[in-house]
Amino acid sequence: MNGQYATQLLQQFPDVTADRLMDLFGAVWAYFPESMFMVREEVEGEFRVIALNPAQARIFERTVADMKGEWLSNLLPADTYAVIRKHYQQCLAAREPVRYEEQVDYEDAAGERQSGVWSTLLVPLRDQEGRFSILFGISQNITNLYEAQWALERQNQELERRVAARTEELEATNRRLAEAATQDPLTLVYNRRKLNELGQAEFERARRHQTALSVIMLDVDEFKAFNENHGHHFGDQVLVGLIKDLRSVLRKSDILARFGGDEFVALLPHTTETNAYTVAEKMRAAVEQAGQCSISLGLTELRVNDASMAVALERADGALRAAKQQGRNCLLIAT
Ligand SMILES: Nc1nc2c(ncn2[C@@H]2O[C@H](COP(=O)(O)OP(=O)(O)OP(=O)(O)O)[C@@H](O)[C@H]2O)c(=O)[nH]1
Repeated sequence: MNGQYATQLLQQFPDVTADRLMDLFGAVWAYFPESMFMVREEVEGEFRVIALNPAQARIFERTVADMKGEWLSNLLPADTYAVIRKHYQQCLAAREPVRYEEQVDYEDAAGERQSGVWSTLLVPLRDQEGRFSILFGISQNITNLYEAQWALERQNQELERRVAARTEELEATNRRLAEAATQDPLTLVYNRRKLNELGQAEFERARRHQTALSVIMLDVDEFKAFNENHGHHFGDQVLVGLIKDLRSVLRKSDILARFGGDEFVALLPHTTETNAYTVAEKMRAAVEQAGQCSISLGLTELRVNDASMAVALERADGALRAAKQQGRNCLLIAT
């Protein structure tokens, strides 16, 4: 015992004799439920067990007598011993108590490798020669604490994974809902509601920046006959094919929408009537070339006096009707 600690202990218990205190320490040593031990560094870096309490022996499923005097390297697997030894040497070098938590593996009586997490307090003590070579240690098994923490972490990770998956699902649903709210389900072009919204925005942009904006309205010629002669499904496929042909002509920045039935609208930002005419004619020719159906088209450019997009749309619709009257499969510019 280091005199310094004994003096402190006696001061704590002024009415108790040194003898009784030794008794008290003996009782603690024998009954304390956590491991207590003393080891000595006998060869540089090699520690021998010089004392251990019954709680420590129980962990190894051996007796105190059996373990006393044993080299630590014989009690612990090499990798565990390497870690523990480092703490021991650091404590002796520092000459002051240290605490650490470490996963410790050991072999039980049956030679089975066991594992646990231990919180250890080491106190360095001087030997007879006054050299710090002895360590007194108390180790508490905190494996359950760690396992609870690991379980909690695993639970949290699982929870986070589920939340992420659910969020992804919700986002996908939201995307589908947003698309459904703006898209025509058959042709996948914008629906009329979205056309109104985008049309208004383009109208305002064209006004503010005084740029051209053209409107093309088109309708499949005698579409009713497709349904009547080949069925509704065939009619649907004609519309899907038509959109493919129209898209092949339009730019990405152009807006294509279903106005209703077999009637579609293309808004061409930054495009004059003359240029839009070329585009519309290409649309008509592409559809004709595909050979499934033909289309009639009405075209107009946004005018200074147009109070809203609806006015331009109505004018394009008038031109479309006139194109129908002229015999279909043709294109007219609104007057
Ligand atoms: N298959 C199919 N038919 C549709 C759809 N929407 C509207 N129709 C049909 O399209 C036809 C539109 O006919 P109209 O535009 O009035 O006339 P049309 O036969 O095209 O003749 P014109 O326009 O005068 O050349 C109607 O018979 C509608 O029932 C659809 O989504 N799928």
